[in-house]
Amino acid sequence: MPVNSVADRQIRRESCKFGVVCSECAESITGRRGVAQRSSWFCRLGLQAALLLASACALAAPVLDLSPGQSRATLGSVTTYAVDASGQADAAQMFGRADDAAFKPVPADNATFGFVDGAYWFHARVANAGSADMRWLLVLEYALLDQVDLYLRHADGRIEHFQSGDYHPFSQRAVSYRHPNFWLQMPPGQPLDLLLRVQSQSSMQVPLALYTPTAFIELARDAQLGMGIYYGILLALLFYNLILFVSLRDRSHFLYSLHVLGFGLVLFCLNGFAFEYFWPNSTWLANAAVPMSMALAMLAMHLFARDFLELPRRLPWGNRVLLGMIAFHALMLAASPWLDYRVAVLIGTGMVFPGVGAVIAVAIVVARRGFRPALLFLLAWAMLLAGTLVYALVSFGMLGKSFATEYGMQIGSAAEMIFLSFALAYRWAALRSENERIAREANEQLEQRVEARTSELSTALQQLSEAHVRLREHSARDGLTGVFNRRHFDQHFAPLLAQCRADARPFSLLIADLDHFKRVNDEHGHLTGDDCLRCIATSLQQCAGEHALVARFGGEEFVVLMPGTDELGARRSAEMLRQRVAAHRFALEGGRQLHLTVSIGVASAGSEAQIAAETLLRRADDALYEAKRGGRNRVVQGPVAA
Ligand SMILES: Nc1nc2c(ncn2[C@@H]2O[C@H](COP(=O)(O)OP(=O)(O)OP(=O)(O)O)[C@@H](O)[C@H]2O)c(=O)[nH]1
Repeated sequence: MPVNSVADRQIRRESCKFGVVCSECAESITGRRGVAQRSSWFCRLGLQAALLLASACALAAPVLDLSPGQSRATLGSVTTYAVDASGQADAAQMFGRADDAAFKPVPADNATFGFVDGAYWFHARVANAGSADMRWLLVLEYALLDQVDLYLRHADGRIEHFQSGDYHPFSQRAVSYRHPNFWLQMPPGQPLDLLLRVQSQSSMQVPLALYTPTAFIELARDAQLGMGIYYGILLALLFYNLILFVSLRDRSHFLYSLHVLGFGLVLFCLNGFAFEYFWPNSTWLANAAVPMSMALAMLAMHLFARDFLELPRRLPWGNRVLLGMIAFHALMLAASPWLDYRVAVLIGTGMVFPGVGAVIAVAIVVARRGFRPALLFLLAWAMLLAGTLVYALVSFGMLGKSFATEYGMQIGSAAEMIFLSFALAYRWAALRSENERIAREANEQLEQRVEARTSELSTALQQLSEAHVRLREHSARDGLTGVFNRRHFDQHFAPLLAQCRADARPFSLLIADLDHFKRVNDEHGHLTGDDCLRCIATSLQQCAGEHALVARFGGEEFVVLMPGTDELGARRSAEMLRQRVAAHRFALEGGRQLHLTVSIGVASAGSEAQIAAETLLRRADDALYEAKRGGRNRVVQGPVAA
């Protein structure tokens, strides 16, 4: 039958002009029966396969013509499918059903069915519209498919069988590529029937695409570059924040690194890289790693959000919500290897929405309460959500495919990670300046307190010193008269005399004793006697001058030290005192008056005199004794030491 190639990817219906089975086709088919049967399983098909092939000519089937100038094509528009719920059907049966037009077109040219049981069979017919042999690569652009069986029925009835999917070691793939793929060798002008059996615990997504070797190299190069940039950003952020964690000892950087690692691992699994690079021979891990990495990513995301937003301190109820999520995902991480793959993936996927919702909700509340780093945190999440939205819009055909839209999720998540890293740095800077402010305020308060304490202390010290001075003064004074006491006199007499000698100045000493004072006490009482003593002390100070030292020597006896005063000056002062006392009338009760006299002995030393203090004192005492003996109320000058 002639093949009319109109344009690239033009679909036409190939039908036999005789309507059912033409003898020409039947001959051509049966004549080549059993030429190349790769699988021993197929040896049993025998004649049945040839008969099925014959009927293919009779029935109408969409064909995708591949012209020489074409480099890539998608098969969605010519793909039909049938569900084999038991998974027991064989290729012969399904070729038969396809030829009987019992297969249905895939919905919206998109072979996506979600999580389903049993096996799905897909049929497509392609034809080489050129004049030379063509070699195309069939790629199933979804990485997580478990078992993929491809049956190729050539125009000559030959049937080949190939296998792929992550139930088979990665090395079995036609091309070492993250998506299952098969080589198609197509002679010119002949149709080729593709029958695919797919069974998978993952989502049933079978987008079929064809690439010439050159186109595939270009695709792989561009995709690898894009992915390399993306994972490069993630790796750089991961190590950068790990280094920050080690140097700063800030737990948030570690949790952020865990978040990046978990998220990156999920995408690495979903993109098929984990199977390709990490565990190419472990068909178990190829599946189990998906729910495990999802649980790890969610766990790390909640741990990081809880720590970054300081929920225990800022939002206790939000903290409890996230702790619940953390416990749940930790449990899922531990249980995933033993759970049914589909159950684990469905739970993990289902928890993404409440998990992300909870994180965004608490971040909004914390931001509204004035925690500024939460705004950057929210912005980062907005990036991821925007990327996811773009990805969804592309999936639903509402946005055209471009690099930016097709890799929206990757761009959004990379932007999220970068913004989160900024947010961490911002938070760190905010924390540091907050700490500095607290430290500065604490220092200021401390300084103020120290200043206040210092001032209190210096006031206390001053008061203490004043008290000490007062105490010393007090201890030097006579309690009754207020003049210096005997101890003070004893301490200062010799030093004052020595100082005068050193300065070559004269020195005089008076001893004054009230006459018949006993009588005063006896007649007028001790209180009157005390008043008299106080009065005499005051007069002594007035008469002796400001440089003199007046002290009570004992009883009714007073001494006056007069540094710098010679015998004339001393005698004048003594006389003045004597006269003042003699002239004074002490007023008594009842209008009576008391008359007192005083006897004074004077001793002096010249400016050059070498006389001991005791000698001078004795001379003054002798002079006083003489004054008493001479009749009292008089001044007697003792011998002057020259
Ligand atoms: N009121 C009062 N009397 C004192 C104080 N100290 C000593 N006297 C008295 O002074 C008197 C001294 O007496 P006497 O030593 O006998 O000397 P006098 O009576 O003054 O006689 P002459 O010195 O010889 O003139 C005693 O009666 C003491 O009690 C005092 O602080 N207050």
